[in-house]
Amino acid sequence: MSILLPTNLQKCPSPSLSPSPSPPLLSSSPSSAFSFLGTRRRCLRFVTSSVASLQSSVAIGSAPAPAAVVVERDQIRLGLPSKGRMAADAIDLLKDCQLFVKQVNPRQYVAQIPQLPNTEVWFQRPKDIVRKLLSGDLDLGIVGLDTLSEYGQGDEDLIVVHEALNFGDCHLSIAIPNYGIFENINSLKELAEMPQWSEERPLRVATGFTYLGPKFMKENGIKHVAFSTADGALEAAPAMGIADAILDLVSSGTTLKENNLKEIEGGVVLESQAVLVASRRALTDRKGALNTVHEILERLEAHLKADGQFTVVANMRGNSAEEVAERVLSQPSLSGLQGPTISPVYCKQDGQVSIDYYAIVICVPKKALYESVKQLRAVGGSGVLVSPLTYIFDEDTPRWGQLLTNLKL
Ligand SMILES: Nc1ncnc2c1ncn2[C@@H]1O[C@H](COP(=O)(O)OP(=O)(O)OP(=O)(O)O)[C@@H](O)[C@H]1O
Ligand SMILES: O=P(O)(O)OC[C@H]1O[C@H](OP(=O)(O)OP(=O)(O)O)[C@H](O)[C@@H]1O
Ligand SMILES: [Mg+2]
Repeated sequence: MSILLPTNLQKCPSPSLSPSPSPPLLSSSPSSAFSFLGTRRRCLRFVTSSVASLQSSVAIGSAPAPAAVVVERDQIRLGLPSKGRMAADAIDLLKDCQLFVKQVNPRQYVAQIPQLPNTEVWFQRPKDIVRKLLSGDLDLGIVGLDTLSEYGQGDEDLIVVHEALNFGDCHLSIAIPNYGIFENINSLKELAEMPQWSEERPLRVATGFTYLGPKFMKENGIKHVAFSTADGALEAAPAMGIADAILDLVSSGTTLKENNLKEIEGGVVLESQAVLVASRRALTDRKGALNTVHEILERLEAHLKADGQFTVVANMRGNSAEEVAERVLSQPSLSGLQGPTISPVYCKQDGQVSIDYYAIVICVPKKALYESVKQLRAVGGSGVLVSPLTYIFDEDTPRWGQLLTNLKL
């Protein structure tokens, strides 16, 4: 069943927020991690009006939910997707950063990361991670930007700490049938200008994104539009006559193609991938939260920066390190991160130590590997060794600086 929402509805229907911290989910959970769940619970203060407005949006046809509270606790809480396509990738990413999530079994919703002793992991559905960040029940989370934007609704308490975790890539896009009255419609402008749409008979769009959808249409000046919502298989809606268009996530494009739908120019609402998000209140008010986010961020940046690079080592004949450096730097793809590292190779011949070769070490973007190898050979490089890079720890972590600025620290 779909719910028809008025065009101007800016909020999404969703289950009520939990007004207070949830009780322990498992009685067998390690006691050390749950000391906060005992009698030391204490309400600190009510949260901001944006949460209240989110609650008012969810309370369609029911009493408004009570305001959420922030509770004092010792552990920092990181929310990870409990299931679905983001779950395994989030854990794998942390593992690649040497942060090992210890989950006893897939139905256990709490876990620990031994490398971050003051932090516990809570597995939740992605949309609930966002809701719980807003309600103060989580401090950090990994979710898709689409979910964050839809359920976070631009709330200033939500800070994107790392915006490109390199998985969960997709985009939120409008799609229409590639047949019938839409056959020659290829842009949002053309779609909006079709004579078929009026106040009485608006363009009907099926979507799960009932906040971002109306917002996008409004921003693009599209007036005669009505949204309906469903939980999945939206691509069937046009053929079933339920909707004229859909607004849904696309990655490979296969589902659209298989259902005779097409994307249109100007119809992309959002480019999305997994992000690390934090609650501003948690970072400023909760002891240890900033340290935890710093450590996670350093590891993420070092890993993700290295992930796109190879280390390339080659030998090069030359009279001096400077002369070799000049040759290497004459090639556009060989400058490395800061410049090539060049070291003498000491050879022993007839009892004499001589330097005829220099070893050069550079980091090369994976995409540019072959081009770089060709350039190295062109300036006399031989014996080229290529190995993957695991981490690049820079002098500083750029996103950490940005975070501190954002927090006015
Ligand atoms: N092709 C895709 N379709 C949908 N989501 C994708 C796709 N590619 C990447 N994603 C990411 O995965 C997330 C969806 O994951 P998943 O389907 O497991 O969760 P969900 O649909 O939000 O949860 P649930 O099905 O429990 O309501 C999206 O929010 C998006 O960030
Ligand atoms: O571009 P593609 O690679 O084909 O992926 C897009 C499809 O994947 C998602 O559906 P999902 O598999 O989550 O099923 P659902 O729509 O029933 O939730 C999304 O809602 C699209 O339908
Ligand atoms: Mg899904």
